[in-house]
Amino acid sequence: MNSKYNPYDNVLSVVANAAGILGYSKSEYEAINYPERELKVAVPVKMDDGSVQVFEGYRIQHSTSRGPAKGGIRYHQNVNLDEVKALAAWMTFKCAVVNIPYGGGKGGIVCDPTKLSVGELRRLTRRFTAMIAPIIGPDQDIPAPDVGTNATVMGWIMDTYSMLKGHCVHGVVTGKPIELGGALGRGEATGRGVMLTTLNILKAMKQTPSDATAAVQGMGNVGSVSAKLLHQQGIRVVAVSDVSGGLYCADGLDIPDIISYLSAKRGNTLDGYKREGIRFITNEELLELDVTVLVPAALENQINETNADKIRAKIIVEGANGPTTVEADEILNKKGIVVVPDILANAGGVVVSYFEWVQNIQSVSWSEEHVNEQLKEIMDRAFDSVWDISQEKHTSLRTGAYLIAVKRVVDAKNMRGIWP
Ligand SMILES: NC(=O)C1=CN([C@@H]2O[C@H](COP(=O)(O)OP(=O)(O)OC[C@H]3O[C@@H](n4cnc5c(N)ncnc54)[C@H](O)[C@@H]3O)[C@@H](O)[C@H]2O)C=CC1
Ligand SMILES: O=C(O)CCC(=O)C(=O)O
Repeated sequence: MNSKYNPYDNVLSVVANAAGILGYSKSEYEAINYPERELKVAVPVKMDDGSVQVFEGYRIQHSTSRGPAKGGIRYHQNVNLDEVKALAAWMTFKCAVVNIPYGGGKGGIVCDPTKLSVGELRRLTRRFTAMIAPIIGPDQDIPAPDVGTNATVMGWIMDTYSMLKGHCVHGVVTGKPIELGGALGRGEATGRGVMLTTLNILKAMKQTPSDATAAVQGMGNVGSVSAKLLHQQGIRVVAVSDVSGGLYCADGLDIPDIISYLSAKRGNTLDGYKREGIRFITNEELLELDVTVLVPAALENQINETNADKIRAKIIVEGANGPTTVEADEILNKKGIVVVPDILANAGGVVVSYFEWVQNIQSVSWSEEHVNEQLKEIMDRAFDSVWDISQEKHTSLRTGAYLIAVKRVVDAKNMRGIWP
């Protein structure tokens, strides 16, 4: 994270803007400016060399007004309280905009998972799970993967929680391995949602996928699947990047080949990929390419007041959470660049997590085809509602999404009578 920007201030500013348009007085929405519960833990781990290292971890529940808290767990060296608070709040508004019965939560551990052995990661995850166990559970708060975590980590969480309870609790976490009750389709769900959203925005703007080009920042879970599925839809993906830098080819990159390279390479990074006609570019250059669609799918604050003016994409589909700062958003709006906000564009992951939880608590299993059909239905409906309100109120898509989400969260809070 770029430490110059506080992502939680970003959340507060966007919420205040939507609440103002909705005509709420400060006291009517004040409560949603504060996370309901913040848990900070110090996690001691026996390292492979016999020493003990203590890691700082968080689980934050921003809101449970519309249902249990829901959201991922991040392992990254830059994790901090304000980042996790922002990520938790974005989950609240994301679940509200796609209208699934959850509030929002998020967790994180300050660590660099690429520098830990599998054994260290497993011990860290198990101890962290035990320390947050009092506040998680299928009816309370359901974690899932985020940056630096994956299905294997979710499996360890499920096992640790189940051992503490004395019975198998599949529904405590989503994004698990299929063998442990994971949903078919969850692994690709966020990228699939990004692809569906991209098709929706192109259609709304009367553009054809085969005439469109795309650049994707981040080649992890979200970025790589987004790139793969956009490529499959006939969109020319001209650039991709990750923490090691980027690749560019004006004629379009061979995305399946890049993904095979990444999965075979130790550390899963793009550096060292050499093919004819491909040029290496920096992450900064990627963001400033003249493409139809830019998909930032790495970390927060990538598009900020220092580079917003140089962005040449016509459309930004936010695969990452919080990739655009408030200042940059204003600049992009003035330039006429259409931004499909994170809480809508990357909601595919949590939607399929919801399907996983539903299957777990009912002990049923759905086919991947059914999962993908239901996902499309929810993503299309959410897109249409955001598009329509933005057209009606003459706002950006981000403001439109927050008008829907903030109203749903505030209404739920009021109906429950949490405040007078
Ligand atoms: N995994 C999920 O289901 C969901 C993830 N997200 C969001 O999507 C974003 C990416 O998450 P994942 O793909 O899960 O993480 P990941 O850990 O699988 O991948 C992260 C990617 O970003 C790259 N990266 C890291 N720092 C970078 C930098 N400074 N510049 C360029 N690339 C950089 C990494 O090399 C890697 O390719 C995050 O903002 C996350 O919160 C949002 C919804 C769901
Ligand atoms: O699948 C989930 O529950 C949440 C995924 C997530 O952390 C996110 O959407 O940012």
